[in-house]
Amino acid sequence: MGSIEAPKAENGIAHQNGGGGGGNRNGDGGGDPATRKGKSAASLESVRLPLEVGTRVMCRWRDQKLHPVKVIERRKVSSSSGDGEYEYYVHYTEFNRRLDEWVKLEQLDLDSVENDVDEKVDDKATGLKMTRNQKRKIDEAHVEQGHEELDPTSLREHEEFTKVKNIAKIELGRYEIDTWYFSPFPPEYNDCLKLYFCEFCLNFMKRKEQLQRHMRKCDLKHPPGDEIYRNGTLSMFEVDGKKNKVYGQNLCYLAKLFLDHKTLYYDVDLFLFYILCECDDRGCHMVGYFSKEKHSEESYNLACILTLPPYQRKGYGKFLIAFSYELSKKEGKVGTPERPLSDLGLLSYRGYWTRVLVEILKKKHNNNISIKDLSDMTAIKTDDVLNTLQSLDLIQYRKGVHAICADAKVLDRHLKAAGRGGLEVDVSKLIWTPYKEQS
Ligand SMILES: CC(=O)SCCNC(=O)CCNC(=O)[C@H](O)C(C)(C)COP(=O)(O)OP(=O)(O)OC[C@H]1O[C@@H](n2cnc3c(N)ncnc32)[C@H](O)[C@@H]1OP(=O)(O)O
Repeated sequence: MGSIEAPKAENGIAHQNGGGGGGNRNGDGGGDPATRKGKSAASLESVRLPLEVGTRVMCRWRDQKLHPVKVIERRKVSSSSGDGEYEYYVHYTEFNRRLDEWVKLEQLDLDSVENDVDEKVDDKATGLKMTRNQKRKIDEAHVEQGHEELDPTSLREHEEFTKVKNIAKIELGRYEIDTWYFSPFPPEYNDCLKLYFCEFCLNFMKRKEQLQRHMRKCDLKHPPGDEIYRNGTLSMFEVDGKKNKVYGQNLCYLAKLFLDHKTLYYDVDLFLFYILCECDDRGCHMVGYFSKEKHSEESYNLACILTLPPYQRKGYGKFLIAFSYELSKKEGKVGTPERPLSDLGLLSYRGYWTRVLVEILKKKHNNNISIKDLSDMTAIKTDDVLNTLQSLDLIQYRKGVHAICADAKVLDRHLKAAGRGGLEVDVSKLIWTPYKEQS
């Protein structure tokens, strides 16, 4: 079962510009194979085929509407006529990179191939006149969230190196999952469209028969670590990257398929991995995880977080976030997630922070509580407390100090907007002591 979310204008993940169309669907590949009259009669331009990398054009997406794309890569495919036809790897400029895909020529509206003319246009948001290219850069920067903390050079390098997804699908347990991003698997795996993972030890293989043979021999029925939490059918395992190096590395390869701007750490020794599982009589099946540095100078209490796509939007992400703060409370520290946050990471954290903080404020009717108090009670770093309350407009700056001010109705409104609470962490079921280096 594949799983990928559709863009939604209202949630900040992706925006549709309302255009949705423009020009006729006119990409049947007929006519002169090398050039094609595709522009409006007025422009009398011809479109050269194959399209160049970098071309901007409208593309028919799975919602059957046309959306603007940029051609990132092209490849020859064999066709019935024997002519080399091309497929194009496109980036939908209004959507996150996880929706990049290979498309056929007929999905592209050749009438919409753009000229290089950089005419002046009005930007409705700012009221400024700017060139089309300038406006596009601004629009794309707004849509591509999670990039803010990368400088332009790093961002370009990152995008060049990871521009085309190498593995299209994986099989893991009972799911077949469409991948989202490039992951730097060893080169010998780069020519396989699908990889087969053992859901327990996370070894990956190129062929189904290899996996079947492996499953007959693999002794593991849960992640290779200590079970530190069990509540009904939900379990959390702590895996030390130093003691289980191969598992840690396999997990990083797997996770990178769904995480864009995260460095893949080969040095897994420095990390603990917290694996969330749903358990039944066949074993403990991984649902998601987060990693955590054993020692963090920046008070990070979480490095990477992932809920596998078939399990997303069921409250597991908020469970993992809440769990990371429960560990921080046991350590007697405050924590914050490593940056940059992805678009979905940011949404999940914002929802969690809002819910936790507003619920406390609702109980403290006299509002006599400081940012520091809130941070101490929740283990949420003061910067994150302050930013969250500021974004909710609950902070006033008076005589050099921040004061929290909110009435019950406003708090109720924020709580409602923060979404569902997620699965509860029952702290009484957590059996854990903070990591200590063994000499
Ligand atoms: C520090 C870092 O690692 S940043 C990177 C974060 N990780 C990633 O981006 C990897 C890919 N994404 C994921 O694994 C997941 O989307 C996670 C971990 C971010 C969230 O996991 P989930 O299990 O889906 O979270 P959960 O069900 O608790 O929902 C979290 C909230 O985030 C928001 N959200 C999550 N996914 C979506 C989505 N596709 N569309 C809109 N809102 C969404 C919602 O507000 C949701 O709450 P709601 O369902 O009550 O409305």
